[in-house]
Amino acid sequence: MNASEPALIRVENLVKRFPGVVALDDVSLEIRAGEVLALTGENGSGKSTLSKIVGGLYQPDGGRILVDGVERRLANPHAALEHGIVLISQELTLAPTLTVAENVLLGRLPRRGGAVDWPETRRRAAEVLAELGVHIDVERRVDSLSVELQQEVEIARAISTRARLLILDEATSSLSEGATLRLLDIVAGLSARGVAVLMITHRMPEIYASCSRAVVLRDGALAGEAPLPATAEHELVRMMVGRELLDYYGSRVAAPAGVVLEVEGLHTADGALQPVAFEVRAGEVLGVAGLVGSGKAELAMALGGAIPARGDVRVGGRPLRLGSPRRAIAAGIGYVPDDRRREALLPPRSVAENISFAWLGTITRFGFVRVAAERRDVAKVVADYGVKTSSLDKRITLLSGGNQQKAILGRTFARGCPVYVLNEPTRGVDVGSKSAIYGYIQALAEKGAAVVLISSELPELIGLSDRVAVFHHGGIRAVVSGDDLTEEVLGAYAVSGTRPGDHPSVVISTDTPTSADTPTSAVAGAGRTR
Ligand SMILES: Nc1ncnc2c1ncn2[C@@H]1O[C@H](COP(=O)(O)OP(=O)(O)OP(=O)(O)O)[C@@H](O)[C@H]1O
Repeated sequence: MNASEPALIRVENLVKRFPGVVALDDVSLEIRAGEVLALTGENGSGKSTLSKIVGGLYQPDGGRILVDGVERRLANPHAALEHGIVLISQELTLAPTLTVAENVLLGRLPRRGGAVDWPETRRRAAEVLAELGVHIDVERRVDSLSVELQQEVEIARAISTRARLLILDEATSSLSEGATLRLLDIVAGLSARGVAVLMITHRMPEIYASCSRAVVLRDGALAGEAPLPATAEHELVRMMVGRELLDYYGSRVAAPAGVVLEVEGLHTADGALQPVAFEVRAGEVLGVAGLVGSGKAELAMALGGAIPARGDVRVGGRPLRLGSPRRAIAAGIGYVPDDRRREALLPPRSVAENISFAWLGTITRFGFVRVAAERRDVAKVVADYGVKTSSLDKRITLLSGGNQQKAILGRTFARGCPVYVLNEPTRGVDVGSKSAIYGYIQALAEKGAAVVLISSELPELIGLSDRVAVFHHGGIRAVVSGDDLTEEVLGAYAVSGTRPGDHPSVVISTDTPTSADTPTSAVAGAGRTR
């Protein structure tokens, strides 16, 4: 496009204040037609706030927005849509009880003779989905679809409005690997058709795969702008974090001691998790890899007591009665779920209450919570784990997503448990905080905890784990350690359940489950120095 033409969207000197915090402080940037722009920066740096202003959800306290060079007031999402701006945030906005077709064309259903033209509705919806390469029955109710398909329906709806700017706020953070690749393909296709995409993400590979430029925010202000892929990753990271990130995964002298967590025949009745067996020693990190639907999420939930499960689990030699989060906590399992909004937060409560409720019982004395001690301990978690909040009394849902995650991790880590089960602990967390969290995990193991780390990020598993159990179709297919801990080996097992080549030190489970009664053995491999 002609560089002298006005940008599709230009924001000038945007300011947004919330009580106790300046979320945006004089931010200006522009987005051109067909451009895929990354908006990145630390947790709480103002990315979602900026996207909500451009999407018409928030009004700025200062500054202005120009569309095609003309100043516009985007009073609400509808006004933004009229200018071709669509925001897809992490909270999906579909009507769950309506069909896919109705959702795609919501508010714009084609009519004939006064009545809705259903055949035309279905035809048009199917056409838009096909454009995106998505093949689903348009007559299905949306609440019967996976989160991934729901998100694709939401994008189809955006496309069908002929969006000119699509804003994706951490859209890939809860998607499977396949769905992420599909979404990035969709983004490339949209860009080729002249649609601009603003991608908010913490994931470097996605930034480099899809974007031609990155804009970095820090503490609500513009920290820099970088052409891509020309800018090296470490430079971009320095722009985000304000310093060089060395020793990204941290280190620990591996000295695994006695077995702390024993698991045998653990499974769920629906077969999503088939009987698995493994042990984790004090001071050891057992990584768990696998695709979405491989059973790794069910393993985490079963150990955390979040779903009913059967089998033998022992913590420090004592049997754990499964199926209750309370009993899991009492047994000494520090569980961090991946779906923080649903499973880990008390949404209407404050940061302080959300942090301290995990400790009730440890700081309750003579039947009441010791308020001063609680405040002191909460403040320490907030400081130690870098939770950015203007007040301990702020409602937790008003914190940025990554800071909610840090609060949950901090409250769990501070409990000093013998066993930790961490499911996607760095999801939605910025690169600097990720590195800090890796340090905390190493420290937990060094202090003698047995850690089960479930993650979809292979580099993270490789960087932290002594061994990695790879799940496929509900069971453990291999336990990988030593020099075989590579993305290639882990990826091959995760995708096909089979070994990629001749890897002698890869231990393949000998008793792959054939029925619900056959445990998959995964007890193998020694720890190592990392
Ligand atoms: N509705 C709100 N009320 C009060 N404070 C808010 C509100 N929305 C955002 N904030 C605050 O504004 C700041 C910026 O938050 P924002 O969600 O924009 O960050 P972010 O860069 O998107 O972070 P993350 O990467 O964690 O998603 C944070 O300090 C946050 O607590």
